[in-house]
Amino acid sequence: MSTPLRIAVAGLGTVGAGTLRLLSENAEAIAARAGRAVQVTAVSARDRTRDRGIDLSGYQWFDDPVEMAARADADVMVELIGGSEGPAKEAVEAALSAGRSVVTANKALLAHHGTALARQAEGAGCTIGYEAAVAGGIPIIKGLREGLAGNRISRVYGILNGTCNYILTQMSDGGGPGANPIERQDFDAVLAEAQRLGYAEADPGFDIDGVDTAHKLAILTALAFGCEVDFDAVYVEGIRNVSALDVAYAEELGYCIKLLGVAQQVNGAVEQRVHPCMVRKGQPIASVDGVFNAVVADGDFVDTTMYEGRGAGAGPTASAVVADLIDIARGATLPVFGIAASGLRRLPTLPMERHSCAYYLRLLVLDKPGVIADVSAVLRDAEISMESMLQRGRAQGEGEAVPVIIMTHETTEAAMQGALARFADLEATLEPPQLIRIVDF
Ligand SMILES: NC(=O)C1=CN([C@@H]2O[C@H](COP(=O)(O)OP(=O)(O)OC[C@H]3O[C@@H](n4cnc5c(N)ncnc54)[C@H](O)[C@@H]3O)[C@@H](O)[C@H]2O)C=CC1
Ligand SMILES: N[C@@H](CC=O)C(=O)O
Ligand code: NA
Repeated sequence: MSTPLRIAVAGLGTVGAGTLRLLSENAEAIAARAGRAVQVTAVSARDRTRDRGIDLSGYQWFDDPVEMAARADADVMVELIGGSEGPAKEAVEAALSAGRSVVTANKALLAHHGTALARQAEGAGCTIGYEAAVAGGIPIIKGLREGLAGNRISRVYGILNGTCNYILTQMSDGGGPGANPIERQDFDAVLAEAQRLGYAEADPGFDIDGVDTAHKLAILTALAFGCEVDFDAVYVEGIRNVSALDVAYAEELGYCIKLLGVAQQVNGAVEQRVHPCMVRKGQPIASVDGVFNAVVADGDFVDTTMYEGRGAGAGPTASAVVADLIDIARGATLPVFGIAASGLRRLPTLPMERHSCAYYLRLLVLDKPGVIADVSAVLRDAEISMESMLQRGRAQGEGEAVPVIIMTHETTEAAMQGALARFADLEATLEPPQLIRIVDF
């Protein structure tokens, strides 16, 4: 067998420790597939003394991951620290400058600097493996870059954040047999559980505010459409305002709520958006629950394809990291985003105001005569047609608050934003309306 592939690992948290465990437990199978051993030679983390249940004594220790990236006795640097700036970015740049390929799980870094780093890597004859950065253990980077390489991709979308999908699932009846719907006040408890399970980002705001999904979507967009990574072009809304009431109404109406990232080409422009969606039950993506992710890609020859698996956690993410290492050990140096980085196009962005779809609206209004007529008038004036309206029961007394649920027919985002502003002006409207877009796929 040929000489081992020597790797230096920066970051020994959930993913780093998982990667070391996988490399050790499956060493024989990995070596057989890679054609040579994959051997850790150096490691770096913030705390040398922390008990991770792994013996680090055989590895060279570096306090500074940037120094390790530049000087370690290694062929590949594995970056599992996280963050779009600071030590993660500096370490990746240092490794590429030293002519070492990089494997990373860091979607924030690639969303912000993916194009520049791909250029640096390809200029140095290296590559960047980032299977772990998008949809955890699902081989979606490989799927798009290799499996669908012959197709023109028109749309890619999916559930890209395990933490949010876990929270939304727990908030619905789908939390498992006998599970109780979790009330709004328990949102923090569900999030804490996702953190304990190693799913959440260091700052979980990145998960629940949709930023992590947007990072992953920006990467998928570049790969699917052969364009530069443009995180700033992604429209982003998270799940912070989704309430148990919305989840319950969605169920009653035959939907479930999912945080989706959607990228599509529309007349030469690219639309990238992340927001909670009402997905009709029975759609394949509606039954993807818990920490699972799913990605759907539409190609002109292959038609629709869907990929599903665990999107977060030590094992699935380590699985993706190690797959990239095996590719590099085999000598594969594919262009980072599927075509040479110098050829990535800059495509125009389709602004969110131009998006059109049907909407779910939840208003909290005073229960008094004339309110429904006022609400209907706002929609009429905005030329939005209503598909249905739901008001359950009555408040305890006239003048008290009741939720009103409206499902609209398809309309534009611009018309809907105009209507929302008018609703806010109505005397009987007690809080800003909740809006969730209904998807038809
Ligand atoms: N946890 C998950 O399920 C997934 C995480 N990721 C990504 O993987 C990366 C790592 O995530 P986790 O393992 O969850 O994070 P973590 O917080 O568990 O681990 C981070 C590690 O980086 C080390 N670190 C931080 N600053 C450092 C510095 N200045 N020098 C050296 N080491 C430093 C910490 O000591 C720790 O060992 C992030 O980019 C994250 O977005 C990607 C997919 C799934
Ligand atoms: N925090 C992320 C981790 C994987 O990318 C998630 O919950 O999906
Ligand atoms: Na993946």
